Amino acid sequence: MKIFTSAQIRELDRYTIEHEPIQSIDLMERAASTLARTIANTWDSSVKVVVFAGPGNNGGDALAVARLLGEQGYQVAVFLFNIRGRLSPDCLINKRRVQECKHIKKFVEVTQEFDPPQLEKGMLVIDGLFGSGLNKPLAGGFASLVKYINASPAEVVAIDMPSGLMSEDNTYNVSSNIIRASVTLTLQQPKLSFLFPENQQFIGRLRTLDIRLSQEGISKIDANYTVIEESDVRPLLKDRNPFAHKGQMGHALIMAGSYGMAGAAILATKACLRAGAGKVTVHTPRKNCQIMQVAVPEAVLQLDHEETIITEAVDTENFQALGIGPGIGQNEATAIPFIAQLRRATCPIVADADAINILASHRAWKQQLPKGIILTPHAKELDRLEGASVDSFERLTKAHQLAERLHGYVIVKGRYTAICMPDGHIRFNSTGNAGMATAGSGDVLTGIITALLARGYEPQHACIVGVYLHGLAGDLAARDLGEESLTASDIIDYLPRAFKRLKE
Ligand SMILES: NC(=O)C1=CN([C@@H]2O[C@H](COP(=O)(O)OP(=O)(O)OC[C@H]3O[C@@H](n4cnc5c(N)ncnc54)[C@H](OP(=O)(O)O)[C@@H]3O)[C@@H](O)[C@H]2O)[C@@H](O)CC1
Ligand SMILES: Nc1ncnc2c1ncn2[C@@H]1O[C@H](COP(=O)(O)OP(=O)(O)O)[C@@H](O)[C@H]1O
Ligand SMILES: [K+]
Repeated sequence: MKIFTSAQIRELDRYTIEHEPIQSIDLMERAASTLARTIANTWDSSVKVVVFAGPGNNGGDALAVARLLGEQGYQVAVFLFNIRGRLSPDCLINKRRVQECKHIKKFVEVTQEFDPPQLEKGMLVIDGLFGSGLNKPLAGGFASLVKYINASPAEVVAIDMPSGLMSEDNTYNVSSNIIRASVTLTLQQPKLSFLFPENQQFIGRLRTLDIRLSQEGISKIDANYTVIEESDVRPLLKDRNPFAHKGQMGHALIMAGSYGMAGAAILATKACLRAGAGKVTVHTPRKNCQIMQVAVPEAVLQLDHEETIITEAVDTENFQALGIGPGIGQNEATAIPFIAQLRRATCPIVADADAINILASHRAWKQQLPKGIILTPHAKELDRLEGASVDSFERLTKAHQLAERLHGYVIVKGRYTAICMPDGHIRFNSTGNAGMATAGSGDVLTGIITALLARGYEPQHACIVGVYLHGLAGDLAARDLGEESLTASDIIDYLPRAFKRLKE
């Protein structure tokens, strides 16, 4: 699914109007009737409704919703904010329609002074002040109104977007001047800012309503952001040749673990085997020998000559992929061979966890990374690598600039893991759950992506399939086990079911 910017939403709106064809006022009515139907399905007509409408088309939507609810017997009070004496054409038409509607008993057009209505518990506020047309943070009277609504005990339904929230960049926005909705009914497609953790407080429960914007327009507009769906992943999966032998299924090298962190190596290695690699060799410190042999008998061990940390770079000619970093620590005696290893590797590489931390503390080495490298930082690791960010948008911008600079892939892990491609595209994962917020989940992802690379997946496909499978395995595990008790090992245990589901 594509995620459009507000400029692209306007383009799609125009495309639909021109090609369906449909009058813009009728498109607004279509959106409003979907909105009103959804509201009526959740709140019956005993709820008192207060509608706050702005001067643009978001306000137009809200006015039309007010009229439609009024016609269905809801008691609706409407406040239209027309401070500059200028309404969008469709907002103006809907203002007249509300004025003519005998079911709306209270309509106030605010042009200067505003005497706010009492908002009580059990009331429903419909926030139609601003949507995707907001072009600067709210201030002045609108900011005061937002604070007034947020302080009230009434429930708030936001139309399209919580007013005050920008579709993309909220870096310089003021959070107290943004509506905190309990439900957001967004039109056609979620907006980019909805994917960021810090904005969940504004959005509440998200419902995406299909208002039938042109499918042709959607496919024609080239979006920089997309959400990965099952239908994107299925065609990427490779078959296993019935005559295959293990030598053809990819030989992966995992360099992981230090003494006390053998678990990271075990998780990455197990996940790598479960994700379909033909053979997995693990390079790990000597002291991890016994535990590795017991925990993952299928893996071949290549022991470092040091007891407790990795201190060697090795040949990779016999391997089709290298996964490096989980649990390796940041000892300087590991860091030096680590960078040598990256320079020396002849196969695709996934670098995770301490590998990223080492790069963060040796800034100059970032210039020496091989093209096509896949980095898998979580937010904090990215901040260490690229400097602190004030919010997720800034962090995402830095990640995508890094991917472009490295000609590589930067996977920023989180609720909606973002894969930043070297060509500037960003793909968000849709699978996964809060049960996966548990130690070791990231090591599992490293193992999975390494396996896919070893199997011969193109790096961008290994990233897409890897993050999707990882989240899907977590979702299937959570369905059976619940989120609370989920462990990283459960994600590995459910990988077979995730594969099966995608291959069915
Ligand atoms: N997707 C679709 O196809 C469909 C979309 N639809 C709906 O259209 C909505 C988008 O409508 P929109 O473009 O008219 O913008 P909207 O959010 O109402 O705001 C624009 C107004 O706000 C003003 N303004 C801006 N910032 C401000 C500020 N900080 N403080 C004060 N004022 C500020 C701005 O003034 P300006 O700065 O331009 O002078 C202008 O007057 C979208 O969210 C959805 O609900 C549906 O109708 C059907 C199909
Ligand atoms: N709330 C969540 N929703 C979806 N996925 C999550 C959530 N929390 C964590 N994950 C996933 O779990 C993994 C955690 O990785 P990471 O933070 O590196 O953990 P660790 O370092 O403990 O292995 C990532 O792939 C992330 O996307
Ligand atoms: K709104």
